[in-house]
Amino acid sequence: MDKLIITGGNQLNGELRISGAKNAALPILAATLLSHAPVSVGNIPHLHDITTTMELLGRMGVQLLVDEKMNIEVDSSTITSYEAPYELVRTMRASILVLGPLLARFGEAHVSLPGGCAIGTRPVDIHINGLIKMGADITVEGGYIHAKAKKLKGCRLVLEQVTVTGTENLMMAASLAEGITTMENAAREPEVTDLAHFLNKMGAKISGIGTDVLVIEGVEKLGLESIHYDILPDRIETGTYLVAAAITGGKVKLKNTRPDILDAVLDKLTEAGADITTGDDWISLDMHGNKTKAVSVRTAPYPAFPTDMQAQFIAMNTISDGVGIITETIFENRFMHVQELQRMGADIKLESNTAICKGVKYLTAAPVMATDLRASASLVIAALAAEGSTKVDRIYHIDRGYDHIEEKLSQLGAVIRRVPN
Ligand SMILES: CC(=O)N[C@H]1[C@@H](OP(=O)(O)OP(=O)(O)OC[C@H]2O[C@@H](n3ccc(=O)[nH]c3=O)[C@H](O)[C@@H]2O)O[C@H](CO)[C@@H](O)[C@@H]1O
Ligand SMILES: C=C(OP(=O)(O)O)C(=O)O
Repeated sequence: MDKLIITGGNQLNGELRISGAKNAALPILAATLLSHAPVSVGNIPHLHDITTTMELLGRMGVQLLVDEKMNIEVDSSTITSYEAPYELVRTMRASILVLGPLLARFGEAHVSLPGGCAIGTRPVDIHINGLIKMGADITVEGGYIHAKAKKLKGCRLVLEQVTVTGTENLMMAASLAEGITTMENAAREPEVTDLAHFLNKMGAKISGIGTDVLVIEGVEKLGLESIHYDILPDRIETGTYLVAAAITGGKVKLKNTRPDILDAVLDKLTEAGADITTGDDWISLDMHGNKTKAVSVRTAPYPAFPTDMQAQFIAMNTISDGVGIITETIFENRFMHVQELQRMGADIKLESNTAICKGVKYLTAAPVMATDLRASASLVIAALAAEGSTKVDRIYHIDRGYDHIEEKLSQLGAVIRRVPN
């Protein structure tokens, strides 16, 4: 298992290009299953989750062609299997995203239940109940969801809870259903919006995009002509590098990103003392060498503060001036980074879904263990500001969601290297 060794103390300065969004690329690659003609997808990030998705589609018999710029051409006309096996689903929950497209286009899907994982139980009942309401016949047996439907039927869906992949699965299924589906309490995350634009480009009829009421008029077929679609930039990768620069008192310019989908994060960084300027596709942050001020945040569905940035802000608060209170409202077990940060000298008290972080003067290096994707990012951020060399173990989590992290951080002046085993 690879490890990262990070020697803290260097200010991060310079420019960086942000990659395509993992959480948009995964549903869009799943949605290519709906297309009759081959589809080309660009701005795909180099991530382990992308490799897993390609393996998943490949095992179904789908043909994939990747060029040197990471454009992926997907041809689903050669499909031979409608199964997402356990050994792939267990490494990437987003595999559940093939359920809606397989069922809607081929009338059949066998998808392993993702099961509980590090950050919470993460059930998929809303996905299943929505498909049942659209007429699917679903049984859960032997750890698999077995779904069948001759033709899904449009209906009114009121989602019990805001769910990102749930909205995406049901939106993909409804695109090929007979009649109109109205989805209320839908997720409004920019990645959901990106998927909706992609589906419409393939011929779907989705309106209400970007709101919490989606109206989807089912069509007979999707993707009768080949299209190309570029994935939107990764707002969480963007936010992570901004926090990394802020904790070191540095100055960075992030290019190929989207400030308009990062309002909640940019507001909190400004409150922390960062000088933020933006253009259409860039964001710059300048701390003028100053220490950050602790900030309080409460995670909630978009457009509020994202749960996927919670761990990074806790890391920043550990050596900020003052006390920051972080409340996690989406996942019940997303504070596992706290214990590791405490090993580096952080003063954090956990009270149910709240972390009270009191800034300390300095953090000290320690061997730490990554427990999930964003927890890993928070340990890297803390290590950049800590005294000494921190060893971050189990970084396969980070490789799921951060494109060339050590190269990108090195480019900004960080002292970081990957060591095998
Ligand atoms: C691949 C992807 O896009 N992952 C993102 C997606 O995950 P994901 O789509 O899995 O997260 P959800 O939005 O579904 O989860 C939100 C909440 O709803 C609950 N829930 C969800 C579905 C369901 O059927 N029943 C149920 O109870 C979950 O347990 C959780 O408490 O959104 C999360 C919340 O923004 C992000 O942290 C993840 O990075
Ligand atoms: C939790 C995340 O991803 P996933 O839903 O793929 O586990 C994340 O991106 O922070």
